[in-house]
Amino acid sequence: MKVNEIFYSLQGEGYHTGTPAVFLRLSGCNLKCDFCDTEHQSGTEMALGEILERVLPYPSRHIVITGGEPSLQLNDDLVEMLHNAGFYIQVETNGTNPLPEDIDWVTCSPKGESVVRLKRIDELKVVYLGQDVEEIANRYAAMHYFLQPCSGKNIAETVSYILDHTHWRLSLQTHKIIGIE
Ligand SMILES: C[S@@+](CC[C@H](N)C(=O)[O-])C[C@H]1O[C@@H](n2cnc3c(N)ncnc32)[C@H](O)[C@@H]1O
Ligand SMILES: Nc1nc2[nH]cc(C(=O)O)c2c(=O)[nH]1
Ligand code: SF4
Ligand SMILES: [Mg+2]
Repeated sequence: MKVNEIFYSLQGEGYHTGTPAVFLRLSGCNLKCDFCDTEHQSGTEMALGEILERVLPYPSRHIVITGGEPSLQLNDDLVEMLHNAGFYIQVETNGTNPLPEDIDWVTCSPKGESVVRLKRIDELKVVYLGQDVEEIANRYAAMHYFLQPCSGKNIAETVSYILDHTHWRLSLQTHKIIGIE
C-alpha cells in the first residue's frame, strides 16, 4: 500500500470534529480538484504490518483513512486488521469507488460531475463553491449534511447559505484555524 503520511491529530472536519484520531493518508487520487489542499502523490510502499506498527502507539482508536483517494487502495485486509486492533474506522472519500462494506463511518465529499458509487453515506461534506448543493443533497441520501468553506475563504457566504437552508450544518477546517496538522 502506498502511504503518503501517518500522523496523530484532532479530526478537524465534519461530524467527528474534535475527536483525537490517527490519520492514515494513502497516496494518489483519480481526480484533480483545482482547490485540493493536499499534496498526496508522494508516498512510501508499506506492508499492512508496518502500518499497524505505526498506528498502534497512538492513544486513540479512531482512525481516519484519507488521501488522496483512499478507495483506490483500501481493501478488506486493511479494514479487518484495523478492526481486530480495536479501531473505529472513518473514511474520507470522493465517493467515486465502492468501499469495503464494514467501514464504521463514511464521509463522502462529492466532486463536480463525478458520480458517487457508495451504498451508504454517514455524512455528506460538500466543499462550498456557490454551486447548486440542493441538487447534490437530493441525489445522495446521508445521515448528516455539511457545507465546508473552501480554504476558509468564503466563510461568510457559507454561513449565510446555511442560515437560509437549515438542513445543512457548517464544517470548518478547525485544524487549520488552530494551527495543527
Ligand atoms: C484532501 S481530501 C481527501 C479525501 C477525498 N479525496 C475527498 O476529496 O473527499 C479531504 C477532505 O478535504 C476536502 N478539501 C480538499 N480541499 C479543500 C479545500 N481547499 N478547502 C476545504 N476543503 C477541502 C475534501 O473535499 C475532503 O472532504
Ligand atoms: N486535522 C485534520 N483533520 C482532517 N479531516 C480530514 C482531513 C483530510 O485531509 O482528509 C484532515 C486533515 O488533514 N487534518
Ligand atoms: S478528490 Fe480529494 S484528494 Fe483528490 S484532488 Fe479532489 S480533494 Fe484532492
Ligand atoms: Mg486535510
